[in-house]
Amino acid sequence: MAWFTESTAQSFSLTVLSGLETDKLSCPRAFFFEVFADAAADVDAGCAARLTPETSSEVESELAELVLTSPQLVELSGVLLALALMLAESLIVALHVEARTATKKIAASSCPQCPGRTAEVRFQFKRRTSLIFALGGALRAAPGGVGPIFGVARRRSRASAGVDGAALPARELPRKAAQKVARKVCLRLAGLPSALLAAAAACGSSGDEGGPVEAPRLRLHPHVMAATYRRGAEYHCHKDSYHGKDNLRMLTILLYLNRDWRPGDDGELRLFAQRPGEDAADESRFVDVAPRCGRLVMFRSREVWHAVREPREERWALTLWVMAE
Ligand SMILES: O=C(O)CCC(=O)C(=O)O
Ligand SMILES: [Fe+2]
Repeated sequence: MAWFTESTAQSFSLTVLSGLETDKLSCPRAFFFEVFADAAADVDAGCAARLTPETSSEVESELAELVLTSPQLVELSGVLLALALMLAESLIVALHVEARTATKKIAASSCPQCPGRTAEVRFQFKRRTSLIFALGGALRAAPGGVGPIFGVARRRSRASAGVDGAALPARELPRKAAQKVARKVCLRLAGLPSALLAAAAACGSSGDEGGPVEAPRLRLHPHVMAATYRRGAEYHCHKDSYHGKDNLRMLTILLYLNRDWRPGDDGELRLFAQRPGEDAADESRFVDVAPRCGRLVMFRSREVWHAVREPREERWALTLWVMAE
């Protein structure tokens, strides 16, 4: 957890690249957000929004400080920024550390701060397999959602790339550790639904920022997925949703947690160009996004072909999907 504390700033800039442009590829549907101050160095800012999160608790008040400067950001900012703010707090990393130190354990506990809500953590590490665990429930934008629910699935190994993860059986986690995590999670996420509504309202009234928020019927996927890939694991070229027919994912939001990532560690997210006039990737044209700690990437789930390159070291990412009809 120490490393995260270091990179948490009271005030940090959120850098937004309005589209991803390289000599290889122009991908106007993908955006980078550098959530942590120390991760912003190599990003060429297209435009920037300044965030000054208070140490005070309320996600709402943090969002009130936000200045939005990009129409693209406005379109989807409520969900995204709430997520970024949450992730800039220690809870997710606490979870991360918890997961790393636990072995074949699972936790189920109720959160004392959120009566009636239950958190459940399922966890298992396996060599050459990656882990997904998820938190959700409180992330549901609908009021009265249930508490966080954690689930786990086996991640694709190279051999089985392309096969969806299968759920693993539940086990027991140490109760104390789980309670600690659950409390933090519940506290931070409890304010999210109203924060999203406030952000959406603020976006809609901001006048010259691109008009009303698009896709007003956005829904948050009830889980944030945390996935780790290790050597031997990769994810082949795919889209997260095919025309919204297989699932309702509309926007993919990724946040990477790999503080020590260096060029050569591989494990990049690879975003492909699309073949003109075809619903297919041009695998010879791509741009690689390093999974650096604090880097938040978002793209349209139904439009962007992408893959995960095999990493040399353990690689962690969080994913939130925004759904739409
Ligand atoms: O972790 C990443 O960079 C992307 C993962 C991904 O594409 C997926 O889970 O669908
Ligand atoms: Fe994906």
